[in-house]
Amino acid sequence: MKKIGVIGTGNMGTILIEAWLEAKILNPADLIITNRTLSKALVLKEKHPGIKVAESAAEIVEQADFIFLCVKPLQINSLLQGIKQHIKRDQLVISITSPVSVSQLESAVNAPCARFIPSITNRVGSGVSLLSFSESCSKEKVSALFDLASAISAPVIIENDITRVASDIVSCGPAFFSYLAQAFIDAACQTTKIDKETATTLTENMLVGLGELLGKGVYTLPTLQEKVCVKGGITGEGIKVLEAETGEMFHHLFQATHEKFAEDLHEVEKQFGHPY
Ligand SMILES: NC(=O)C1=CN([C@@H]2O[C@H](COP(=O)(O)OP(=O)(O)OC[C@H]3O[C@@H](n4cnc5c(N)ncnc54)[C@H](OP(=O)(O)O)[C@@H]3O)[C@@H](O)[C@H]2O)C=CC1
Ligand SMILES: O=C(O)[C@@H]1CCC=N1
Repeated sequence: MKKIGVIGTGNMGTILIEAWLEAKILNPADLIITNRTLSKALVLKEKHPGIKVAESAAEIVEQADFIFLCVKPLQINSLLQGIKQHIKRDQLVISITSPVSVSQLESAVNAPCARFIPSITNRVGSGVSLLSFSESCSKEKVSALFDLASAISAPVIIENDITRVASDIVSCGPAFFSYLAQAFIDAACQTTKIDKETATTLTENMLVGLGELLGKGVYTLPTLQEKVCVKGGITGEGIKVLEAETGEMFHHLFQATHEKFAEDLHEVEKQFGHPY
């Protein structure tokens, strides 16, 4: 197995590491990790003693075949400036964040680059990951990264121009739909006699069941709706309310994420001096 380096063991770096270990695609000894606040990386080593903790990002670059940059968009350029002179062409640099493109990464380092946008759902080996590769990635590197992604997700290769909407669906989606589920629970408690704990248990289990029906391909979203909406029944009355009241809510959501993305792209482009 290739040596996998992870720089940044915050939220997402930790999720990826633990998902790969649980999927058994990696052993702890395959991993070398670091974090600006080193204690966060040491917590992972305590749980998985075989993991090697490096004291610096440069040490990761010395020892890893794949270098995952699991930091925020505006932290990537300064991180790369500190390590780029040590990166060799036989390594692969992978960023996990949407506002930095593979071509921007490649403009900063003299090595093949890829992007692997994960989703919190990958923590349980589920959901999608969004992959992009620079042209200089060999077939062997593409296939090795694909294997890592497949072990914890259903990988999909995307073109740069749909990055935002694809990440909105795959990576932000779990937060959006959790928000809606919470609003559903709160309204149930405010308008009926159900208590919060019961409403939460019922809703969470309903969502797990819904996911399994879709996951097993028993129904599609439209066939599922059709099966539940008995003609002249109660669900149809609820759907009418949704039709009347969701309106352009999701249009506005996608507009808002794309506006924020444009701001991030502007800042990232200033740092890299290279277009997205
Ligand atoms: N959350 C999600 O569901 C998803 C997130 N992403 C992307 O993942 C990226 C990371 O997000 P997230 O994990 O939530 O963020 P976090 O802030 O939790 O993690 C970033 C980590 O990087 C560390 N770090 C920053 N700079 C350096 C450096 N120079 N050297 C070493 N470590 C460094 C930080 O250390 P310190 O502890 O010192 O702050 C921190 O632990 C974001 O760009 C996000 O867009 C992508 C898909 C989904
Ligand atoms: O880089 C991104 O777009 C992801 C989606 C969720 C958080 N960050």
